[in-house]
Amino acid sequence: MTGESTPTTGTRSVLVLNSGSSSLKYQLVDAASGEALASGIVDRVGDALSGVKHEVGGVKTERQLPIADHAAALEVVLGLFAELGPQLSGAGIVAVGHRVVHGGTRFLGAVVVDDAVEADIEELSPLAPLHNPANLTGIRVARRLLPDVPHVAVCDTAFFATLPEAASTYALNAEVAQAHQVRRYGAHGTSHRYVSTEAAAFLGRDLADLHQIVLHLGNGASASAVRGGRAIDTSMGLTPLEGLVMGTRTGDIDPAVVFHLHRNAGMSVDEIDDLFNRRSGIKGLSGVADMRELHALVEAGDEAARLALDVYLLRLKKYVGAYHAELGRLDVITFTAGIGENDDVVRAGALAGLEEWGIVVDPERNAGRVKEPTIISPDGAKVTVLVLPTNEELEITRQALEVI
Ligand SMILES: Nc1ncnc2c1ncn2[C@@H]1O[C@H](COP(=O)(O)OP(=O)(O)O)[C@@H](O)[C@H]1O
Ligand SMILES: CC(=O)OP(=O)(O)O
Ligand SMILES: [Mg+2]
Repeated sequence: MTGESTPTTGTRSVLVLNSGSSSLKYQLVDAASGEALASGIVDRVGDALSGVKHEVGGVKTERQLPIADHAAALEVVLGLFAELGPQLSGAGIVAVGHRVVHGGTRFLGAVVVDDAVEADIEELSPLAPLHNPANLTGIRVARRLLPDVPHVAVCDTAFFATLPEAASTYALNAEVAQAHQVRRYGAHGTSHRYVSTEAAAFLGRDLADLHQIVLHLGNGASASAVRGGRAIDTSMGLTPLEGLVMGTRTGDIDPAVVFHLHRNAGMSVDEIDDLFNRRSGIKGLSGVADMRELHALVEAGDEAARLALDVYLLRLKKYVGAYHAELGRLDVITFTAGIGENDDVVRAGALAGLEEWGIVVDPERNAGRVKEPTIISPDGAKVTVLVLPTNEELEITRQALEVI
């Protein structure tokens, strides 16, 4: 891959890199149509064996190999692109879009990356320890390999920059909070923005009138309440640790657990940070972080795995209830991301028992994996329950094209 930027075919495209905590996703997006010219994913990054899937022009490549971290994942991806050399240089890359999880109070919209922006993203790394370092690796490697095109950072936090103050403020001593910028920033905002907008379009409803809950359930997971296209609450906080139960993260937990483990179990703050972010959640309860593996254990009768799934579903239901209350009226609940799109057991389990509220999942409509927007509630239900595949890469493309 070279710093090629001159279109040879008239195509204009944006290369988007999306580093999640457990995966690296990428798309080469046609700027005019929004279609993916090439796309792929390296998942289970850091596990004994990672999966690599790459698709270009309908031709799919799949491999399994050990990939230690996001830098190694990016090398594999760029290697795949190199194999496609002529297509890539002919694709006329006009920008590289990068997902960045934490933009703090600095990045409220898409921004063209320069050294100062890189430094700011690095400085924000303690607020997204599983993500910003991987995002930065992607930016650094890609800027080196594609030096002649603008690189644009699009932050997860941006969609939540306009949260009402009551939702973004912790009941923490105000002086301390202000001095250290301790507030709720949210994350996955690029996905919540895309999904809530597309849900309205898919249903043929006016976004301005809709009261929505979006459940982004990937390895990281978050919920948001969106009224009239604006987020009014979200489950992630200062960092992507708060809220729902995740692959390896606790989500909500009494902060006094930190004091207890420090004072009475002799754990250092760094050890507790690692424990909460990397060794808890589904993994900490069951031994496996991946939802597919959790289901396999549950089916084999593993009690710890059953409990992990029950804790996961109960937390989800609590947020649905809380956001229903905040919104007053609820029109749409949308499931998205790896688990939300693929896991009918989680979708049905999270909303079970809410029939009195007009929230019903139709077992037939819900069955299986979903590749395109699908209504899974029965006709005429008070609340429309949707599954809608997220496309952070397309949203990043749109925003990148606006600023270059
Ligand atoms: N067919 C499936 N059934 C259930 N869960 C799935 C399926 N495919 C993927 N997942 C789950 O999706 C999660 C990863 O979601 P993803 O959105 O790719 O995560 P991230 O972007 O946070 O890395 C994993 O827990 C994985 O097990
Ligand atoms: C913010 C976050 O948790 O992202 P991901 O789900 O991609 O890990
Ligand atoms: Mg993700």
